[in-house]
Amino acid sequence: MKHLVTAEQMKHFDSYTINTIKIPSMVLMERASLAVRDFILSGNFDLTNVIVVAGYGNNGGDGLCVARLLKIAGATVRVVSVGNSEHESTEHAAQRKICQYYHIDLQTATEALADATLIVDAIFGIGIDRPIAGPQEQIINAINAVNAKIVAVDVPSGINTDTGEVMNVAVKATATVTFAFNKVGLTVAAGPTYAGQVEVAADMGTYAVDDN
Ligand SMILES: NC(=O)C1=CN([C@@H]2O[C@H](COP(=O)(O)OP(=O)(O)OC[C@H]3O[C@@H](n4cnc5c(N)ncnc54)[C@H](O)[C@@H]3O)[C@@H](O)[C@H]2O)[C@@H](O)CC1
Ligand SMILES: [K+]
Repeated sequence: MKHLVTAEQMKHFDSYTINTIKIPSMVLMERASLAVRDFILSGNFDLTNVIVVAGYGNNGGDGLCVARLLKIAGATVRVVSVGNSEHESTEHAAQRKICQYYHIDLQTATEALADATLIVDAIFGIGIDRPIAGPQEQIINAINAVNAKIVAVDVPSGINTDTGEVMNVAVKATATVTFAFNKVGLTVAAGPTYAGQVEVAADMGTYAVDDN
């Protein structure tokens, strides 16, 4: 299926899958993260020092899940958290607790970025709704300054899901693994340049296009 969707349409599909089909949100998150893991493990990436940069929403929750899956696969993984922890999503909180079990620390210091061999960008996904400023702006500039490959989770953080515009700053990814359907914003304006190679993880098995 070759649908291009907006953020609103994707949220609708997620909501339909979770609330009507009754597939739990954490199951969707695990499947999305497995797709990112598989893309990374099958690609030409150096896994000796992976840094996952994660926000506190569900894109960040995906990031924590990817961190766990890569660690289980044998990679050395650290997580750098950015944003306001008071706005943590339910799924992020669950992933954070799972990370504790797997001895994956969530740090806020950004120095680790300098030595990264691969950066996984999980700051913002389709939930971005305003220009980026403050700590997220700083860390995105720091990510773009590192000489490492970058895999973006769902959407490069800072790219508008609908228009492809840069919301002040954006992560310039080597590749983007986007979930269920490609996003309009990855195909227009600055989107393609910032997304790099776009991998649509379409075979999620959990999404459905309803008739609404
Ligand atoms: N169950 C689900 O809903 C699923 C969600 N998934 C992931 O979840 C992502 C969407 O998650 P969320 O809706 O939590 O949103 P995000 O994680 O993209 O963003 C988190 C929150 O940040 C805030 N925000 C937006 N722009 C900001 C800015 N410029 N500065 C500071 N804060 C800002 C918003 O309140 C937003 O909800 C998807 O892109 C995908 O990666 C996947 O795990 C698949 C399943
Ligand atoms: K992202």
